[in-house]
Amino acid sequence: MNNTLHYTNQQLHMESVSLDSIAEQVSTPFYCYSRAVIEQQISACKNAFKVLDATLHYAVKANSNLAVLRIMAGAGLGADVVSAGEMERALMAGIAAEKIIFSGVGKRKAEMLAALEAGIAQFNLESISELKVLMVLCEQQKKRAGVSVRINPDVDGKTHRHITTGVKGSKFGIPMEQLSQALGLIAQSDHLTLRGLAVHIGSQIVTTEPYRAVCERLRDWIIDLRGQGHAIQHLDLGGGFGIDYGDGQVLSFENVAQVMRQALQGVKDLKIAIEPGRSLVGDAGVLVSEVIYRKEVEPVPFLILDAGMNDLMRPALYQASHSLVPLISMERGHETVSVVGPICESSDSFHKEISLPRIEEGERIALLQAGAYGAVMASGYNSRDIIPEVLVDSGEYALVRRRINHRDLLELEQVS
Ligand SMILES: Cc1ncc(COP(=O)(O)O)c(C=O)c1O
Ligand SMILES: N[C@@H](CCCC[NH3+])C(=O)O
Repeated sequence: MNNTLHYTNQQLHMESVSLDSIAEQVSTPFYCYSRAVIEQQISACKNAFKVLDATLHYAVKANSNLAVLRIMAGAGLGADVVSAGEMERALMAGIAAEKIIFSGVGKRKAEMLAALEAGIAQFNLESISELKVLMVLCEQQKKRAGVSVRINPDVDGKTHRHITTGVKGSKFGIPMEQLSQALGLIAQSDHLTLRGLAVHIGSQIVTTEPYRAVCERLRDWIIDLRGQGHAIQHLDLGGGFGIDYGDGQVLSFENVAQVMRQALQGVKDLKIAIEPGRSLVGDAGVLVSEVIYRKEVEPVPFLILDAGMNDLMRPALYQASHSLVPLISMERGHETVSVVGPICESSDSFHKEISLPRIEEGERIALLQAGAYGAVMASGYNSRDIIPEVLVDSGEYALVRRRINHRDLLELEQVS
């Protein structure tokens, strides 16, 4: 459990706020985040990466709630965005354009134009085609853009196959064979300023080895490229630092920063950037849900929640496991149950045959580690509401996104 979660009078609290009392107000299911945990993670990350003198660019995709982005802005972080929508949110939250990096394999012209207009720091280019489009847009707009080439380093992040991004054959980054063509085009352009290289090898990486491997390769490539006259001044190492989903596997900021520093030793005058997402917000969030039914069947009963895969997609998509705790803690006997959602999909399952204290119908539970890739990936599948988000801050809670009622969505379909 994150360190602001605790039982007081047998009720689960985030700081001094009982999650049951929030549930009475906003009704389940809902996401609840702790500002204190986000701030702790930010400072742990900042401290660890001092050894690299790195700048931090929060990966907005992990949790793009404006309240969360404002915390990032307040702590002085920049942002890594993958759409004009994320950029707009980051700017609205007060993150300066000069601290924004635009990543992604499919940036549209209109999005690049918006980013040029805003004056962001850097485009991480992911294909030769995209590079050429940006070049033309800059010429037309008479603007200069800072660019880094995101390369595909062919390093396996050793994570779930759906979230590994740095291996050969992955759609991300420019393959090494095309790097000199990309750098040549940038060098010829009067509108693109080369900043350096970028990588991001995947997400929920729990060992330092892939980072060592990628940094060692980068060290050699940078020395080589500089020798050829390319002014590589920036290196963006991406994010991907894994958190503990209850199995004890986690990557510490210190360990990964030290490994990167060692592997990059000897490369002078290099400005390092990192793009952490999950590691800053994952542990700060819980998803609170009610057990609607107990279905007493063999071999084990089902607990049917009012939260489903449309609210938290990670278990269905990546067979991910989120720790589950009851909101009321009493001395109760344990039983083996399966915990599922109400959606008409067999993959709408949170836990298969786990041992839990007996939980009755109408009682509530919390799924932990839900601050990253939770609310942002929610949908209205099965014509359900998109659930609210709440932020606990200094012993108070505030609704930071209201429920999007399925009728709100229905209204959007009344177009002639
Ligand atoms: C380019 C880029 N940077 C940063 C991140 C953040 O990753 P994580 O949330 O695993 O730290 C991602 C997502 O995997 C990404 O695609
Ligand atoms: N959505 C994924 C992470 C993807 C990271 C983005 N490249 C997850 O929940 O684990």
